[in-house]
Amino acid sequence: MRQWGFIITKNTALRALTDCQFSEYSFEAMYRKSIKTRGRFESCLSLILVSLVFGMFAITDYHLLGLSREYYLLITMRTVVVSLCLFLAFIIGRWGSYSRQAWLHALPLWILATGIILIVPLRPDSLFTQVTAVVVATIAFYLLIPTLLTVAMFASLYLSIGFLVAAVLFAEIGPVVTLRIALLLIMTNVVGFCALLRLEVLQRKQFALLHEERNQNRLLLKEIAHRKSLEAQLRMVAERDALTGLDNRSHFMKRAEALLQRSRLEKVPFSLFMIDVDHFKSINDTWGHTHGDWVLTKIAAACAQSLRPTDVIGRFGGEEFIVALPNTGPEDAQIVAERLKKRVAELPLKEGMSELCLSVTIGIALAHPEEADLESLITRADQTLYVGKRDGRNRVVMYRSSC
Ligand SMILES: Nc1nc2c(ncn2[C@@H]2O[C@H](COP(=O)(O)OP(=O)(O)OP(=O)(O)O)[C@@H](O)[C@H]2O)c(=O)[nH]1
Repeated sequence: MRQWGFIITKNTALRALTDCQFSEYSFEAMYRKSIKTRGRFESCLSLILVSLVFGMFAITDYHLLGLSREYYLLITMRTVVVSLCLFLAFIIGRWGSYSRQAWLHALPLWILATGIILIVPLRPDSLFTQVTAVVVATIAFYLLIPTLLTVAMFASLYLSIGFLVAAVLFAEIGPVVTLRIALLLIMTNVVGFCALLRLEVLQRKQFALLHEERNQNRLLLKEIAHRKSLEAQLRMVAERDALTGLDNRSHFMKRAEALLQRSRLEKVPFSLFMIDVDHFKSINDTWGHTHGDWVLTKIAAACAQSLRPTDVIGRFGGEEFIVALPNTGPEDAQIVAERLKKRVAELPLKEGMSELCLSVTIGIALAHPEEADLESLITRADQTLYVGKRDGRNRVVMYRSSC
């Protein structure tokens, strides 16, 4: 097989074109599918056009032959050819696709070629007009009617050879004239073949490049999605506590700071809890660190679920949690803290931990009306927590200046 091979790009489109088609069948099928609708429409339209032109030549038949037997034969032949071509144009327009029905695209060309050849015995005197018609028809086969290169080539060769044979047999031309017509038809076929070959190669090259570009875009989108997910993971690592999934200390500080400033501007109350698990060391010592970790995650989840979406909770360190509650005055803060304490006490525990009485101590500090310093608020909540621990643990303590 002859190779019209060339390399387009390095990746997917790196395919050789064999006989002006992609050597990979699936890629060729994809290309043909992409031009299916346009190909059908153009084939249908050009076949209608070519058949009508072929039919119109009945006028010259009349001028040349009058109402003779040959004229009626020609009219009949033209009618048959035009009808068949129009019928096939309709079929191609509805169902014709290059990929599966190449023969369907070849058929009208062979019918037209037969029609043109049959004119010679019926109108041998007008041979030179017919030579021009054969040249034009050959070019039309290659360039006007969209079809595969091989289909156009075989139909054109059939037309040229058939016409030449008919001319020798019925127009009784001499060897010199035969040679001149043969050379003219060879030239026409070569020009038509090369032009269609170039067109097909260019179209496939364009398709391959487009395909490659689409692939690159798809890869790019995949890469963007991958990077976004990496970014989200990085953000997670930077902002979250690995054990409990709550905000880590530094991220909590950022968010709480913003909430405090906003509460100050809006002149609404702002509360802060410091929550510490009681006797956590003995939990670790009795059941081990794995159980201790499990208890911490359960407490974290229970606290997070008991808060409003506007509240912010973080792990402050070790077995200590911190909560910022915007728009929360002393009474509400007390209620929320008591609720948290109760939920922790009611947490279902692992098998073998039944004797554990889980409890937390919560220290509450309220921001002063103009307070902008989160650190001093945390210090006050911490001092209050210490008072709660000192007074026996498992309690909620509100900051008083006497603490
Ligand atoms: N399992 C586990 N233990 C932790 C973690 N972080 C800190 N701890 C332990 O928590 C314990 C805290 O002990 P302490 O500070 O003495 O406090 P406590 O035992 O809870 O006593 P009180 O707070 O006074 O009630 C220490 O033994 C730490 O090692 C953690 O992420 N996982």
